[in-house]
Amino acid sequence: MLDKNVQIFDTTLRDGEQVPGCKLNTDQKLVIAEQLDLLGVDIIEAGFPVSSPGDFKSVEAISKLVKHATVCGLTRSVENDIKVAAEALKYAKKPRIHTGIGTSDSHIKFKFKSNQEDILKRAHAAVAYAKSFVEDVEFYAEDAGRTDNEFLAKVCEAAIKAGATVLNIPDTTGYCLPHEYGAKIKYLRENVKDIDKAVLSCHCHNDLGLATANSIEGVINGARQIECTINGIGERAGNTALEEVVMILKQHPYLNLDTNINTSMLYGISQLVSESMGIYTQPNKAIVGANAFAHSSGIHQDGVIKNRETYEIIDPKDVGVTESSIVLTARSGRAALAYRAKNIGYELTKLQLDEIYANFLDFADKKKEVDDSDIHQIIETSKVYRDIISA
Ligand SMILES: CC(=O)SCCNC(=O)CCNC(=O)[C@H](O)C(C)(C)COP(=O)(O)OP(=O)(O)OC[C@H]1O[C@@H](n2cnc3c(N)ncnc32)[C@H](O)[C@@H]1OP(=O)(O)O
Ligand SMILES: CC(C)C(=O)C(=O)O
Repeated sequence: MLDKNVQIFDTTLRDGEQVPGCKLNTDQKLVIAEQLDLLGVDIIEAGFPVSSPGDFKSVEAISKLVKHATVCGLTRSVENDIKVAAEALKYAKKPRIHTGIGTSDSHIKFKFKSNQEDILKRAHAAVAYAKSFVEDVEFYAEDAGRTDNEFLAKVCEAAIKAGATVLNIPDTTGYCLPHEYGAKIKYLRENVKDIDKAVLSCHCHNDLGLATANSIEGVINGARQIECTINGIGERAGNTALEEVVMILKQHPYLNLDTNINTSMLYGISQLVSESMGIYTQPNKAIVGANAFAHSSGIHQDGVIKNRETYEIIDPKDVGVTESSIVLTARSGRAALAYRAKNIGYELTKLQLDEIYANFLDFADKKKEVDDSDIHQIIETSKVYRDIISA
């Protein structure tokens, strides 16, 4: 029987930091790692220790700092990578080495100029070697999304035999459709010997905009770890967004899956990552974008003012956003104008509102967004202003 808890493996500091322009120094990484630990992520992938002296130092410093989460370092199936990762992780309370190799025909043929037999041997050897340093070893089958399921099952069996505790099934190129990715996880659960000895993990990329959908299909079909990043940053089009998968599981309790994430920290940590990396978050980004809880068209605004749930499936406070916003534009109606006017001290009668609304529309047709000072000006220059202030 599978547990209902889905482990959240955050790779903002590894896959996220690989992105052009996102490089962080050790101090910046420490600030983010501390917040991720408070957020409640189960695993922090802190870096790729062999890749540079700076990354080694960061992984080592994060290992010393983190109180609750497992700290993980990435390696290739190369002995020196694994030895260096073990060294960088030696101060971690809960260290994990994440090792693996490409398993698709394309990776085997073009990257490794090798064959399936050799890849099986290298996968087994890498896990066994990592196991000589730490108990917790995660194995990734890179490009599993495009790997034939029968061969993938053999690789997973070899990794389990060598002692892998987690099997990562990455859709490295973001190619899979959700039903295909879900079927892949189901196939592995049904066909890999001793599969209960390891946790299956989803690591989905967003090249076709399907990373979140694929990760959710993965856990519905038996995976119990999702690898993700804050704001969905990561190679090319990015990774699965942490805030999206966490909120999907929270908003759909009938799935009977949950996480340990303190969701009220999501907005703050999104801002922190965006500012530290200098990567702007698109305004329409789910959960954490500037417009995720902003309403600017009259029909929606009227509904939200009457009851927030008419147009919001998430209470903004649940993700750390103080409140929804009613943005005044030429598409707004009287309800929104009356609401915003009331917020700055004007109680308008129906007749007053009608006149001010006509002036407002003239104004709003010329300006994209009408702010509080504009409302003051519109009201103060209206014919009914005297009536409003004497009321
Ligand atoms: C899908 C992912 O996100 S994987 C992680 C990607 N992240 C990174 O690559 C960042 C860190 N990488 C690095 O710092 C460097 O690439 C290093 C240190 C790992 C290697 O640097 P170099 O030795 O100069 O090799 P280079 O990067 O040019 O090429 C990669 C080599 O690793 C091999 N390789 C790639 N993946 C693996 C693997 N999982 N296991 C074993 N070997 C691998 C390639 O075949 C290639 O070997 P070759 O030179 O014999 O053909
Ligand atoms: C190294 C692995 C986990 C990866 O990042 C990928 O396959 O996308």
